[in-house]
Amino acid sequence: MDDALIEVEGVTKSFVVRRRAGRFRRTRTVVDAVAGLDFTVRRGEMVGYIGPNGAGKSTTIKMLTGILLPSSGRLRVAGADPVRDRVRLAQRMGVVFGQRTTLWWDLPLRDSYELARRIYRIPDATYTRNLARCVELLELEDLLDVPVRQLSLGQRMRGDIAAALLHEPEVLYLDEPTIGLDVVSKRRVREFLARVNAERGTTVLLTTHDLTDIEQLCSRVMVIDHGRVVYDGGLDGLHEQGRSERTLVVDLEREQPPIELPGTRLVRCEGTRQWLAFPASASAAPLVAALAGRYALRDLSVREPEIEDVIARMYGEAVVAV
Ligand SMILES: Nc1ncnc2c1ncn2[C@@H]1O[C@H](COP(=O)(O)OP(=O)(O)OP(=O)(O)O)[C@@H](O)[C@H]1O
Repeated sequence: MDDALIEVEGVTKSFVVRRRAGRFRRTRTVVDAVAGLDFTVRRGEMVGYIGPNGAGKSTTIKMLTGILLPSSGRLRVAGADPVRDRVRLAQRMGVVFGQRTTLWWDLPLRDSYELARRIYRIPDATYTRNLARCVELLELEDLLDVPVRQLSLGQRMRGDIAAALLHEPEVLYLDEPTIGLDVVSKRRVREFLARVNAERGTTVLLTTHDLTDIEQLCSRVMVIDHGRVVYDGGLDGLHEQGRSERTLVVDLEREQPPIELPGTRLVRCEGTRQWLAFPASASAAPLVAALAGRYALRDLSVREPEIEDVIARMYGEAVVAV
């Protein structure tokens, strides 16, 4: 593929785990964290990389960033080997690990950015332009002089994302960038990432447990399980494969018998609140209209399916598509 930026062919990664078993004995187990990965990401794509805990997502990102050496297979980013060409590739990629920060804990944000400027040898004009843009869009103005340890999780995350983008990388790896963030911070982060991708054509590989991240950002999603890609396609296809369901949470003015509404399935009924599941691919509008016509409602909301549920259903139905 001509415009391929990330190429992964038959990649495996095994870890040897030694454990003490009794006084003199030690057991040796091999964990296949990645067990034969094949995929390609084109320039400018924004791809969701999802899967259950322990599926191999972080291991993949560590190999793509050159932190870990694959046990076998071929891995290329912009035509280069991430481990051998690590220094050169560092200039072309940005990484954000949601659970860890790359910022200097005791220093103000501004100082971490200064360090990035020197490490990446970012030209003055580029640095000034990119910093101004990140500060504006991620609303960092009032935070620049605050030591990182005093920032909230959402502020710190925005700070981390800016740090990963100052040197204008071609590819951005995001490992759970919205984990633990409140709704407002999540929205800000998503809007920013969508913009970076649209304006600069930055290629993005995003791991997340939040389906809304994928829904709002990625036209393509890869599902990994037990170290292999088990689905690669659009989010719609994933919902179909997983026969996933959204849920209408209905708050009634008064307690009512269980609601029977064609196209929905009652999953819970507690006092004045009832939960109705319906296929994720169906529109909520006619259901909402029907409910509003029949009942006095206090509130109504639509809950998106959890990634874990979608994936679990996918396996439950024994449907595997690549
Ligand atoms: N350094 C290591 N030593 C031994 N086993 C490891 C190591 N790193 C990862 N593993 C194992 O490899 C498997 C894949 O781990 P990985 O962290 O890549 O999964 P993940 O999909 O990122 O999971 P999560 O969503 O929980 O972060 C897991 O079984 C994990 O325990």
